[in-house]
Amino acid sequence: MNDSSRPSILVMGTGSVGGFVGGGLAAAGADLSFVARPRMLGALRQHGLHLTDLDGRDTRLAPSVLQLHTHIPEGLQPALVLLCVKSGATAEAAGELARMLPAGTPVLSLQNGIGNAALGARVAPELVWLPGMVPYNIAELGPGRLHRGTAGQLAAQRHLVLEALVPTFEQAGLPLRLHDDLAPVQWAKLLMNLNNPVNALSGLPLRAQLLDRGYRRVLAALQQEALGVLAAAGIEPAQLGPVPPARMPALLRLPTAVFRLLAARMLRIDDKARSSMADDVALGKPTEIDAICGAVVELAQSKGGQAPLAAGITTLVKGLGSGAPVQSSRELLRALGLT
Ligand SMILES: NC(=O)C1=CN([C@@H]2O[C@H](COP(=O)(O)OP(=O)(O)OC[C@H]3O[C@@H](n4cnc5c(N)ncnc54)[C@H](OP(=O)(O)O)[C@@H]3O)[C@@H](O)[C@H]2O)C=CC1
Ligand SMILES: CC(C)(CO)C(=O)C(=O)O
Repeated sequence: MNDSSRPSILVMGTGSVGGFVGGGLAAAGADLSFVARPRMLGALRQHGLHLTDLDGRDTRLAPSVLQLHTHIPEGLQPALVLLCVKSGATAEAAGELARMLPAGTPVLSLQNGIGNAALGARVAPELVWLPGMVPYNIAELGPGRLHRGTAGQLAAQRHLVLEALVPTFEQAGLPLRLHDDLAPVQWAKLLMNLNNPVNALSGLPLRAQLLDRGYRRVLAALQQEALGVLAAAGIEPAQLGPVPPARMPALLRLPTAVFRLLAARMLRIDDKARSSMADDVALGKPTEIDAICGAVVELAQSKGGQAPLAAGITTLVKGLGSGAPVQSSRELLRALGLT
């Protein structure tokens, strides 16, 4: 850290998460450097950042106050890196971080999936890799215009550097909770992310998709399967919201009128919000299906079992790239053998 009153933080991969979390920290006075690809760089250079959320945040950062880079600047010594690329870009980003940053620099992975920090550590063992978890949805509503559309609290593996930065995150309106072992939290988030492929296949915004009982039945079945796999592996997922993970499938299967009443907090989602996987499909980018459903299949296989639903929906999502049509909930239930 160059100046303890102004912690220096590098965002590696400035998209929805990097822009929102990094922008919030910059607005709270931290010294942020953003490494971004041309599409986002162009948007930020022209429009700066405009961050809003469902609790009334309205933060604007002019282009002139943003330190924007195409690559990690020579000689940078950040106190912390926020790794915010999609899972498929982790290895390449880790290589770039290792080439440019001093050994021992902490890197907090704010990515979905279970294995990104471990993958980073394999590629760049000289850096300190910390898993993190972003519970909420961040949508890009326009150039430089990012909106948090759901609630929750950031989480990360405990580390001295993060302990020192907790007040900065708090001041930025991005409360950060540290855990001695993040794995149960990551698995709980992965159970939520099993909705990403359902949402991508539905072609609907998250709220509308969750209000369709058929899609909820698909999600319930995927979660039930994953809970069985976790139990076989001796992993107990953390409880992230008011409902324990083991009770979630039953809640999802309820008729919509009852679900609406009992899951009001879960349904507090901006009307336009979609999953990050739906965004990838819309932009023709590779999805994180292997990092999400693949992690369930892999864990099942490591225990001598199988996860046919996670494997089946993986195949369907991979088909989306080649122009396969969006599926109604009835079609999806049938395609996965759930009717
Ligand atoms: N969006 C959301 O609501 C949430 C996302 N997450 C997770 O957070 C992570 C990031 O997601 P999100 O912000 O949506 O992703 P985005 O695609 O919006 O942002 C990632 C950005 O990183 C860029 N990038 C990739 N490699 C590099 C590199 N080597 N150097 C610089 N930039 C690079 C990408 O460019 P390009 O596209 O050109 O490769 C892209 O602009 C994912 O793991 C996601 O699952 C977690 C919770 C919520
Ligand atoms: C917040 C959530 C669960 C749903 O949007 C997500 O992680 C994603 O979109 O990848």
